[in-house]
Amino acid sequence: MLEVENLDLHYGQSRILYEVSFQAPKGQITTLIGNNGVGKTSALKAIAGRHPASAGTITVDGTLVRLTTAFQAANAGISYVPQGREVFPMMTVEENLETGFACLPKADHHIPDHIYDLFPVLRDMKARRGGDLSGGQQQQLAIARALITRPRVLLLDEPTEGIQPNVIQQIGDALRLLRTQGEMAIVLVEQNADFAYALGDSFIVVEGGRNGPRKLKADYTKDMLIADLAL
Ligand SMILES: Nc1ncnc2c1ncn2[C@@H]1O[C@H](COP(=O)(O)OP(=O)(O)OP(=O)(O)O)[C@@H](O)[C@H]1O
Repeated sequence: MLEVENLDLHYGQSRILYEVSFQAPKGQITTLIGNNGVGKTSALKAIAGRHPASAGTITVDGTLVRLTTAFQAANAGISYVPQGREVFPMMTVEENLETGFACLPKADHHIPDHIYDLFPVLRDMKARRGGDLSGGQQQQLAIARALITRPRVLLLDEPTEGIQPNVIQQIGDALRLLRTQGEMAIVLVEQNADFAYALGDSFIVVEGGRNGPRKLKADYTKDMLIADLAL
């Protein structure tokens, strides 16, 4: 379970987040939605240790985590799949995956089969440079790389952006499988209404740097989601 409480964030003098609070239970996909620029990516960055929060607390499975670097977040069990993927273009697929080893004990410095089973195309393209993969393949690589550290919290920022429909389907299937396995809380930021609604178990609307209440799927229609995406 990820618990975020009263998160504030600034870029210089500009305040972006105002007491953002939400919970993301293990074995569920918690979806943050809202219009461009409302602060969804900033919230993920703070949770991922990519940008310091100005105030607030982040708790993973009951343990308060202090985050000022991405390495600390990874050690606290938080993995982040950034918008734009950030695959290392000159490194092979295998080398990209191996970058996740930094926070694992030496005995675990191997790529588990289940990672390649989740995204078989990566097994076939192990030796290919990251920069030579298609956008969809890069997105699968970015998710696979985030899973190498065996996270308890997986943060995904717009994983379907610019991706063709058949790969979106594969990414959706992979996330459903991870949800079923129940070992991590998944937080999804998504502008694709179909994908967000199909995958989300609960929805948190972010508006002007503030978040509203958590809405369960049973109380939330796709039309409501489409309206909230525009807020
Ligand atoms: N590094 C930065 N320095 C200054 N301002 C920033 C920085 N990154 C984002 N912002 C601003 O912070 C606000 C929130 O941006 P953020 O990317 O978190 O929103 P978002 O909801 O994820 O939007 P999008 O869907 O477009 O990614 C925006 O006004 C944006 O211009």
